[in-house]
Amino acid sequence: MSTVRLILLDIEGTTLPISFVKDVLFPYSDKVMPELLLEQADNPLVKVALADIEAANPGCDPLAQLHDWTVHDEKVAPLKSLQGLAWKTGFETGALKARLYPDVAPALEAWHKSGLRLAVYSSGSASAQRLLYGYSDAGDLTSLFEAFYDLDIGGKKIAESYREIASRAGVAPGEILFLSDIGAELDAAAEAGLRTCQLVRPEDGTVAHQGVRQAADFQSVSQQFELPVS
Ligand SMILES: CSCCC(=O)C(=O)COP(=O)(O)O
Ligand SMILES: [Mg+2]
Repeated sequence: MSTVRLILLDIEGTTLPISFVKDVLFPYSDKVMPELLLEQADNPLVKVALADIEAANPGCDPLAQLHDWTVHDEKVAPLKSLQGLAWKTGFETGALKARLYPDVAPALEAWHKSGLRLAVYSSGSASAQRLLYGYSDAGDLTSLFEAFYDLDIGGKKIAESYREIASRAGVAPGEILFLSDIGAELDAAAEAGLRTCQLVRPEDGTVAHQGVRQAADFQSVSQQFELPVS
């Protein structure tokens, strides 16, 4: 079996609890969204997102559409882009701080120190990913990661997205270990030739997916894949 050279990490349900996203991040962005759309109407990111919302649902009320997508946790680019903008002020002012699972930062530091390459692949926008790891309860961890991939690369349940990440990283798919809580994402990554492990976090009540390795935390990931431990 090939050596793992790069570890690709999902966020929600993998490095931080789903409850932090649902109970802290989503209510925060929902609350500040009306003001954001007014104050940043000239921001090109806002203009593109509003055009995408109109294209997805012509004639809709953008705020109502964004709220509906949030309630249903839809992983759609205009919502993810605007949420990233909304959370920026929250993280920068200290109103928000990412609550990582306690096993995450020690493992990331040990893996990075040993020369393993680390990258993020999340539905959250790349700028939101940087905020989250920049303002975490374990400090600023952004320098541990070489890349932050989001939905711009393609959907997380599509094998081609993982082929593209492998190609951009210049690593053979079989040398990448993808960690996620979602079975369909792990299946797509495996189809592209990546090695995979499902994080089955008790706090998140993750349902174990058939035919894939499972770990309750990053220490277990290290043991199963013979990676350095913290
Ligand atoms: C910076 S990610 C914040 C959480 C989020 O919005 C999200 O959609 C997470 O999705 P993931 O692909 O990491 O499960
Ligand atoms: Mg996830």
